[in-house]
Amino acid sequence: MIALGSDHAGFPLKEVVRKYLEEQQIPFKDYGCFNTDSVDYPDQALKVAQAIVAGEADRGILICGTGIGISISANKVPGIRAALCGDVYSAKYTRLHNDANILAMGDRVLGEGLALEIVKTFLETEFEGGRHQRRVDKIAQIEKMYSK
Ligand SMILES: O=C(CO)[C@H](O)[C@H](O)[C@H](O)COP(=O)(O)O
Repeated sequence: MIALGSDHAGFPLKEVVRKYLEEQQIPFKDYGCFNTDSVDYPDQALKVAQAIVAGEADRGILICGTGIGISISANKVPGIRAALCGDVYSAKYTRLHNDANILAMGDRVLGEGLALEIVKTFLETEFEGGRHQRRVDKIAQIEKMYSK
């Protein structure tokens, strides 16, 4: 299950991604927003991040204008590894090496064709594990150092 979310700036690209997931018959839940009325990206990031840490979704896709604010916000939730990707290579390697569980993208940065290639790559690539698991575990240790 994919959790999908955006703010107002990311809404147009989210619609493109939503149609792609429907066409590919990839199960997803859309956490909004549902139009271009202004909303705050941390609220949208939190909905998708919570769905993942609660086990309701395996991975998430978050879109704002740049992808920056929404990825920063999602990464504040323990257990979330949100990767802002603007190219296919990064989308591939953030799955292979970082086991990223959220793909963040910028609607105002990417064209639709590239964005869908990034989505496809992110969803089709599995984590390599091995030495990368040790490093991902260290990310979780850092989270623990700063949690109450
Ligand atoms: O890119 C973003 C945050 O990093 C947001 O999507 C907004 O586009 C950005 O903050 C601008 O907000 P505005 O209200 O659309 O001017």
